[in-house]
Amino acid sequence: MTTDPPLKELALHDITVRFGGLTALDTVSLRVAPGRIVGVIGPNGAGKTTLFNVISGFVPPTSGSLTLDGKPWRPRPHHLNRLGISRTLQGVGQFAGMTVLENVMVGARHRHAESEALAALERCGVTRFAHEYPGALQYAIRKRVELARALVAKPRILMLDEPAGGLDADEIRWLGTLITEIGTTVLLVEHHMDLVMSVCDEILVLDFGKPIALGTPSEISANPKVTEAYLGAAA
Ligand SMILES: Nc1ncnc2c1ncn2[C@@H]1O[C@H](COP(=O)(O)OP(=O)(O)OP(=O)(O)O)[C@@H](O)[C@H]1O
Repeated sequence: MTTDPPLKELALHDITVRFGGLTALDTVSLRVAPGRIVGVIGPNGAGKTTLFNVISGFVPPTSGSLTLDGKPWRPRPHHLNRLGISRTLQGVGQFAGMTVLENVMVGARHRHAESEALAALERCGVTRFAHEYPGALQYAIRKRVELARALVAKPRILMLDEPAGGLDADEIRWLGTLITEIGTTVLLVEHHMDLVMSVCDEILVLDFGKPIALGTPSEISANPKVTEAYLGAAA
């Protein structure tokens, strides 16, 4: 059992990330309140993954700061699980030599977490694959296993990096239901607009690293700056 205190707030304050001459994030601020589903969208190269990498501790900000529950916070990848933060990766990054169940147990916060792993597999509707190896499974099943791996630790914050990528309409519908029913704080980077618009409470839009809009799905879809950013990218 995890006994995390409930999340109060995750906040980014004026985060800038530069890679040499390229500004991947440009003074981005965001407050994530408990239980909210917050989407991060933007055209290719807008900085969405970099934002996730900052929160995960893989990329240190060039300037700006983060706070977790009101306290200054310097994220480190190997501390995330302990703090109740889980992240799925784009695509599926499972260990080929381990069964599905063993892969999900890797995400747990303590040893002997088989019953929790089975519960996470059940939640994701893939219990019947528990003793198979990921390489033998369809992509959509492996995506569900990746979700189970992130859920097994009962995270306070679940970071989903393009969870709908490569999935068909039925799978995306299932995913949308899971995200809204899971009852935890979710950060969602996603290109699939229908999913983003249907599940998110609020959405941050990035364009060339700059935050160009933050609002509810209806505010975002009515914002001309957002349309312009996407049309500009498509042109
Ligand atoms: N480690 C790095 N070194 C140099 N440049 C990087 C690095 N990581 C990202 N970038 C650059 O930073 C910018 C933002 O990249 P990022 O991957 O965060 O965008 P994204 O919005 O996630 O894009 P996509 O939707 O294509 O995944 C891009 O121009 C990218 O090439």
